[in-house]
Amino acid sequence: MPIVLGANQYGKAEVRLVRVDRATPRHRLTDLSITSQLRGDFAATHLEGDNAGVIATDTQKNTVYAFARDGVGSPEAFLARLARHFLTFPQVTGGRWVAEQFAWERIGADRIAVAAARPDPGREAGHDHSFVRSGGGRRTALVHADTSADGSPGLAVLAGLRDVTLLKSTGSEFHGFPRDRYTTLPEVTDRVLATDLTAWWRYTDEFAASALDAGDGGATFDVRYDAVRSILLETFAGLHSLALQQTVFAMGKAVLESHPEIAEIRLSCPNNHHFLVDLEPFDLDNPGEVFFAADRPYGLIEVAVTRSDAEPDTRSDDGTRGSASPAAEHPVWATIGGFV
Ligand SMILES: O=c1[nH]c(=O)c2[nH]c(=O)[nH]c2[nH]1
Repeated sequence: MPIVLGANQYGKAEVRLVRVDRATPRHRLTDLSITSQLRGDFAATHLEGDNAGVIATDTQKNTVYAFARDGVGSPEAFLARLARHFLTFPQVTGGRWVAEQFAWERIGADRIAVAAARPDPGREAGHDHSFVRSGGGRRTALVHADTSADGSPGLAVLAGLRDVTLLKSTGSEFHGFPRDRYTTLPEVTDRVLATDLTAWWRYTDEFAASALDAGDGGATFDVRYDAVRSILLETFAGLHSLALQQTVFAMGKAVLESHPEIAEIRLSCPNNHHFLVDLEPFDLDNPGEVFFAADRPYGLIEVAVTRSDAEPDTRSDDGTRGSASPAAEHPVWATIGGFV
């Protein structure tokens, strides 16, 4: 049986780019980790070691730094610039460009008392050129291109966040699940609910195209990111949870309800179990105050939320996908690696 080359992509992973905007003495920092991967006519290098068409991964890395000289803008817009550039090579028919952004805060920005007493109250809080890296997870962006079918350079633009650690100390229950001989979990009407939220949402093609053409460095993506992050967190906080599944779906639904420019969203949430410690051996009660925070194993709840008027999913006919939604799976999801 002949052996053939299957799907392939290549590029430079996790290019660390820090850009300091020195336009004013109040510097601005952009800190990104960027991955560039190309797809296309690269059979010759895989089959024969003929590198005539190979855009070296080192060149891809250098392109990231060279483009950053003109400014970065939003991660979505920067990735789209890279995508459009690499798509001008005839051997490149598509690719995948991913960014993770590390957030930095100005040192002293949280000193409210000092800010109030400052002689110049119009001045923004925090140091002009000294920063502390923020916790609270990372912003992510992804641009996907595939021109192989029709030659069209349409870009799918996704945004997201990862590892945003959330916890609510009450307002969460879990009961009513079936019991069999292996079930030991007690039913609870008050528990700690904690997770590390990862989410990806895909903008509609129309919105992505107009936002990328706006000429503002993709500022509208920044506005959307802040709004979606707030909605996700506020829904987690506000919903009295009967299951993490319910919470995760509600978070995605709230985003789609308030953002028509978002076509779909996927969320992945570990259930970071907090077990009540039995203090009875020490003659102590424990009314929901002392917990053991386990790191593994953890529940893992993953949900795609789509609009019911989306295209029908031809691949769900065999009934194997277990999905309640008839929505089509956009090809970009296959490139994400994992559920999100
Ligand atoms: O919110 C939850 N969903 C589950 O499916 C589950 N299973 C479990 O053991 N604990 C929980 N919690």
